[in-house]
Amino acid sequence: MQLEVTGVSAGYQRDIDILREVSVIARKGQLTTIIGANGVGKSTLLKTIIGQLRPHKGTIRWGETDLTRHGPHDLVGMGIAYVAQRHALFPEMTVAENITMATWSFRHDKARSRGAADQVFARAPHLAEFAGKRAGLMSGGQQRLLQLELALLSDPQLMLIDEPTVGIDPKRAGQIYEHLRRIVAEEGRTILMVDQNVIAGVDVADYIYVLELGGNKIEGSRAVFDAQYRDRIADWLF
Ligand SMILES: Nc1ncnc2c1ncn2[C@@H]1O[C@H](COP(=O)(O)OP(=O)(O)OP(=O)(O)O)[C@@H](O)[C@H]1O
Repeated sequence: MQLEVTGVSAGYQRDIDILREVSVIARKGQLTTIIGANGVGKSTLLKTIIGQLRPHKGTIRWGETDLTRHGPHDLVGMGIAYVAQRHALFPEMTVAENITMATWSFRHDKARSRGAADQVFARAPHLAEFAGKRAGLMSGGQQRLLQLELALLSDPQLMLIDEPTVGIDPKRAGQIYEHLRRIVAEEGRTILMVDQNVIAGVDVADYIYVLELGGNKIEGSRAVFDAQYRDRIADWLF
């Protein structure tokens, strides 16, 4: 299945559109990155896809399902995980407790809930040493990795990720991007992410969209992007 956003206009106040007829496709089994200057509406687009904001124009389809008829609470059941930019972990709780909280949606499946910590620590082994420590004590990169792993516990087909490496040093950011590539290439999941880290966000992508003034500016596969647009990215964004 793929996610198709077609001609979507939306905003926070009546008559003030942040998104202006935006169209984006997250192709199955690919990593799609959306870039654009600060405040262009990247986070707003993700909030509209997950149903936190209602578009007043356009359609959002996940396969045959019209997502504009659903809200954020329906996502997990539809195979979609949303990784927000912040406020996603409980910093005062331990890593193990955060994992338990993330199993809430399948708490009645005891075997699966019990296996959640094993799954997280098998996939991201260096998080295991923090199991009994407060999540807020981990580095920004480790917290982001945990957040991604918690989202994966629901076994999503589609991950929507808001700024995977914001505030994270370049080395750890590189590890996060490698992790995202594995999620796509080895597990066959689909990722749609918005990113301010333009160079890395484009490098890791299969397909790229550039937004400007709340609308579509440029798009293309990475090969096309590299050949035609890479030198001009800085002009559009800064
Ligand atoms: N809850 C809100 N209420 C009103 N306006 C908002 C709200 N959230 C964002 N905006 C406005 O919408 C516009 C787009 O914001 P958005 O966060 O989507 O941009 P962005 O491209 O993700 O930028 P950034 O990378 O800086 O987060 C901005 O002008 C912002 O001030």
